[in-house]
Amino acid sequence: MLSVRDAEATILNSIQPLDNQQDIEFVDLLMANNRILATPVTSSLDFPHWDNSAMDGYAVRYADVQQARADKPTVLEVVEEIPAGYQPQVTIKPGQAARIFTGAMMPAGADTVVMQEKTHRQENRVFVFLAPQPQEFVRHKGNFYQAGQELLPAGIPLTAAEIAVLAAAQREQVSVFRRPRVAILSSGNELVMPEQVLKPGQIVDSNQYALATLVRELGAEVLLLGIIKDDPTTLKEIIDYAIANADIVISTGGVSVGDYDYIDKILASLGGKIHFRSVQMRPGKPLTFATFPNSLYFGLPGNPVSALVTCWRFVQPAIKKIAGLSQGWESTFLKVKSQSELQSNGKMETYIHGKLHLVNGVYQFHKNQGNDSSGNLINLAQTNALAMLPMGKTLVYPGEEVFVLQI
Ligand SMILES: Nc1nc2c(c(=O)[nH]1)N[C@H]1C(S)=C(S)[C@@H](COP(=O)(O)OP(=O)(O)OC[C@H]3O[C@@H](n4cnc5c(N)ncnc54)[C@H](O)[C@@H]3O)O[C@H]1N2
Ligand code: MOO
Ligand SMILES: [Mg+2]
Repeated sequence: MLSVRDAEATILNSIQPLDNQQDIEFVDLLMANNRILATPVTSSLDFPHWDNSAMDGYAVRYADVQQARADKPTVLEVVEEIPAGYQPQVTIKPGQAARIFTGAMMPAGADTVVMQEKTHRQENRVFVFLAPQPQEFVRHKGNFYQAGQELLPAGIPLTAAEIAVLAAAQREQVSVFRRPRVAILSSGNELVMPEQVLKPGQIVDSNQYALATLVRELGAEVLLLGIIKDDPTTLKEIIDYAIANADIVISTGGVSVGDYDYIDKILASLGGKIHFRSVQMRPGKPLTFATFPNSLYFGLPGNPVSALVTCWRFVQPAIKKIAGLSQGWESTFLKVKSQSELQSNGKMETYIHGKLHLVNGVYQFHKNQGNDSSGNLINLAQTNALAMLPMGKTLVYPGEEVFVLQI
C-alpha cells in the first residue's frame, strides 16, 4: 500500500496544468477576483509616472533651504500653486517655491519638498524653519516600477492588491486560466436526493453537496452528474461521459472490496491507468487514482468523512495545480499545540478532524467532540483543520505539538 506522501507525489506528478495558450479567457478586472493570471503583465508606464510630492507643503530648491533653522528661517517667494492633477507651468528659480499637495507633480527647478508643518505662510512668502534632507518627500518617476519590466508574473491568484496593480496599469481585461472542470458523481443504490422521503435503507447523498461546495470554493467549475446506481453498465456510461467532459472526475463510493464496488473495474475497462487503489491513511484507505489522456480520476471512498478528508488531502492540491497556479498547490501543515488527546492505531497516517482556535495570537487544535467514525458526517461540521498523526504515532498528549492541515 502506498504512503500518503507517495500517493500525493504520484498525483501531483501526473498533472498537466492548463495550457497558457489554449486554456485561457479574458475577464473584466472586477470579475477577475481569485482567478489565476495566465500571461505575465508588463506596463508601458513608469510608476510613479512623474516626480511628485509625498506631502502637502512647498516644492523648493534644496540649495536654498539647506541652512534653514527655527531661529533663522529661510524666506522664499511662492510663485505657483500645484494641486494634484495639475501640470506645473512655472520653473522654480533660486529664492522661489511652489505650494504643492500630496501626489501633485513636482515643478521644474525644484528638487525637494518641505512639509507644511515646518513652514509659515505670509501672503506670497513662505518661511522655512527646518532644513530638509536633499530630495526629501519627492517620489521619483520610475522609482517603484520601470516601464517594460514584468509587473505581475503568470500563475498567481488575483486578489485585491494585484487587481489594483492591473487597474493602475490601465488593464480593463486580464487573461486568466479558464476554470478547471470537475465532474462529480455519487454511486450507490442506497442514495437519494434530499427532497425524497427516505425508505428503509436509504440515505441522502450528502457527498455530492460536500464535494461540489469544496470544488467551487477552489475556483473550479462543477459538472454535477448526480446519483448513479450500482449498475456497471450505467456507471460505465456515465464515467465515460465524465472523463470526456472534465479535467478531473470525482466519484464517491464503490471503491472498496464489496460485491457492489465496481469503480476500479470500470476504470480499467475504459482504458484508464490505475496508479493506486489504496493509501496508508485513515480515514481514506480505499482510494483509487487513475489517469486518462485528458483527465484525472479520483475514486474517493463513500463514507462521508473519508470522502471529504481525501478530497482535502489529495484533490484540493490537484485542482490548484491543474488550475495554473505556479506554486503553492501542495498541502501545507502548521505545527501547533493540540489541546485534545489524539489517538491512532499507528498503522496508518491518521487524520483527525477538529478546529484551530487562536488563543493570545497562538493557534491551538481541538478535536471535534462527537463520535469520529468515518460514517459520522454530523461530527464534521465546523471543522477547519485536520491533525495528522504519522504512521507509528499512537498518542498525542494534550499540550503536545502536532502537525495540522489547515483546510
Ligand atoms: N471488507 C472490507 N470492507 C470495507 C473496507 C475494507 O477494507 N474491507 N474498507 C472500509 C472503508 S475504510 C471504507 S471508507 C469504505 C469505502 O467504501 P466504498 O468506497 O466502497 O463506499 P460504499 O461501500 O459505496 O459506501 C460506504 C459508506 O458510505 C456511504 N455513502 C456512500 N456514498 C455516499 C454519499 N454519496 N453520501 C453519503 N454517504 C454515502 C454508504 O452508504 C456506506 O455507508 O468501505 C469499508 N468497508
Ligand atoms: O478509511 Mo474508511 O475511509 O476509514 O472509513
Ligand atoms: Mg463499498
